Amino acid sequence: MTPEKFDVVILGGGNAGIGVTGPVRRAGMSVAMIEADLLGGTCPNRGCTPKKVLVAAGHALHEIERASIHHIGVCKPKLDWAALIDREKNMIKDIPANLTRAMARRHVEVIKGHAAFASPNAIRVGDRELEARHIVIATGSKPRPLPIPGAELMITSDEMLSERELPGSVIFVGGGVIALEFGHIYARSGAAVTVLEALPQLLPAMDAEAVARLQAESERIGMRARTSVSVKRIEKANGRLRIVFSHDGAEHAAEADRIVNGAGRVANVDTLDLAAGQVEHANGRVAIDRHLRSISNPSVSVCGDAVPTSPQLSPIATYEGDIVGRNIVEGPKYTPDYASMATSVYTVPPLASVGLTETAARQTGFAIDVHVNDMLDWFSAKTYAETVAWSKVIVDRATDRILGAHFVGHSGQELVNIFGLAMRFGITATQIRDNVYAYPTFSSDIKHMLGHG
Ligand SMILES: Cc1cc2nc3c(=O)[nH]c(=O)nc-3n(C[C@H](O)[C@H](O)[C@H](O)COP(=O)(O)OP(=O)(O)OC[C@H]3O[C@@H](n4cnc5c(N)ncnc54)[C@H](O)[C@@H]3O)c2cc1C
Ligand SMILES: NC(=O)c1ccc[n+]([C@@H]2O[C@H](COP(=O)([O-])OP(=O)(O)OC[C@H]3O[C@@H](n4cnc5c(N)ncnc54)[C@H](O)[C@@H]3O)[C@@H](O)[C@H]2O)c1
Repeated sequence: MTPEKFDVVILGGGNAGIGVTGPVRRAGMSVAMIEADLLGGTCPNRGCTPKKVLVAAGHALHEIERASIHHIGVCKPKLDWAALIDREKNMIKDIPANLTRAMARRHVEVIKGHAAFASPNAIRVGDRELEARHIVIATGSKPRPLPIPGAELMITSDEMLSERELPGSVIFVGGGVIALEFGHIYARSGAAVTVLEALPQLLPAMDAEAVARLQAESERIGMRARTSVSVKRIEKANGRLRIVFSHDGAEHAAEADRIVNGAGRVANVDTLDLAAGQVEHANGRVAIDRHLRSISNPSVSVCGDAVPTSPQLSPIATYEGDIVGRNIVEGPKYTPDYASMATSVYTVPPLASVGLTETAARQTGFAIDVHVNDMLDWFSAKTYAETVAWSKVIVDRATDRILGAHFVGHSGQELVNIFGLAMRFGITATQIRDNVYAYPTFSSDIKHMLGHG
């Protein structure tokens, strides 16, 4: 077999892989992208975008729940789950074809198939071998395999986004982002939802006080959460599923129609034959330097969810892809900086966050001012009859810089971007407070969030 030659071969056509193509194509390099499944990867096909369609329905149910406060009489809402799933699928159906056209316009050769290393500078896909000066691993992540009996009985977010029947009851193993987001959708749609988390806190990476607010709201809509559990096994039980776990020193069992693996996602690199590529790795984690290059084979770079050390978020995948692309063109100059990356957990209402939690800020030894506000009595929250409206802004006393901002409700998923912008470009807390905001908006409350009466 005569190898075909490219400047860059990218494994995976998700946010990260597509992010690489911009800089390298602008530099005139020849590029092949190998994709085993749908172009676009997880975010548009099995993640953010379809999930948000379901979240939007949850939001509508939340508004209907409070209609009477606005003196609007409504009947009990009736959700047609199958039609909602059809709406979600319809929204995303054209994305892979649109991206195929976009890649063709960019002169990226997209090859369908499963890629694996043939040698340190060559990739095998089907009966083709591609030789490249630069190889990029952008193969994303997959649900963490759980070493418990009956783990194969669990479903994942893929099935939750596809099954046209609303389950009567759902148990999530893991109390992270997927469990909270889908748990809210299911609970608001009428399913009984239980979340079993191994650590003492749901959403362990998030600010503890923010999580407590969200947990209270989750319980208000009927969700049950248990933390510090150890799941032992899952088994079939009379057409349903039973999960056995220990909690508070005792063994418990619970039954549900569906049990979901919400225990995190791991880099999807185990079928790449990394050894053939001389790419050093351990426990599914590729060893990389600060420029996202393999330590043992610097002609190989990694970006997106396949990076074992950075948050698994779609904008971060695109950002890392762009950094890898620019490093390929200009040499190893760029390193990622995640400090001001905003994120939201799309519960209804959402938990939004950027920067350090209060605990992390205190651990770093900064002298900090922490502005915490329960805003339920504020005019904007009362106008919209919010059920939770809470903020925490952490400011470095020495520099007046924002170190972190956390919100539950109150359009936090939008406000968090203002704080991310401030952190990234060095806008101080005083400057954000002194800005003139359109009124009445949730943003105009920022002044008061920062202690300006
Ligand atoms: C249910 C869910 C909801 C999410 N919601 C959000 C959200 O709201 N906001 C947010 O920021 N993030 C969200 N995420 C995370 C986000 O989707 C990911 O961080 C992002 O898609 C990662 O992009 P990527 O390019 O690294 O990987 P992917 O998008 O997974 O792309 C990797 C691609 O590589 C392909 N591939 C894998 N192995 C091979 C191989 N050997 N050969 C060829 N191709 C291969 C795969 O088919 C895939 O298309 C969500 C994730 C999930 C699962
Ligand atoms: N809105 C968003 O941005 C969004 C939405 C969905 C998913 N995602 C991304 O997808 C990734 C995967 O989501 P996720 O919710 O699966 O992961 P996660 O990392 O958010 O949460 C996993 C949780 O499972 C717990 N856990 C692990 N093993 C367990 C076990 N054996 N028993 C009980 N609990 C266990 C962990 O302690 C953790 O709290 C996340 O990293 C996230 O970045 C992002």
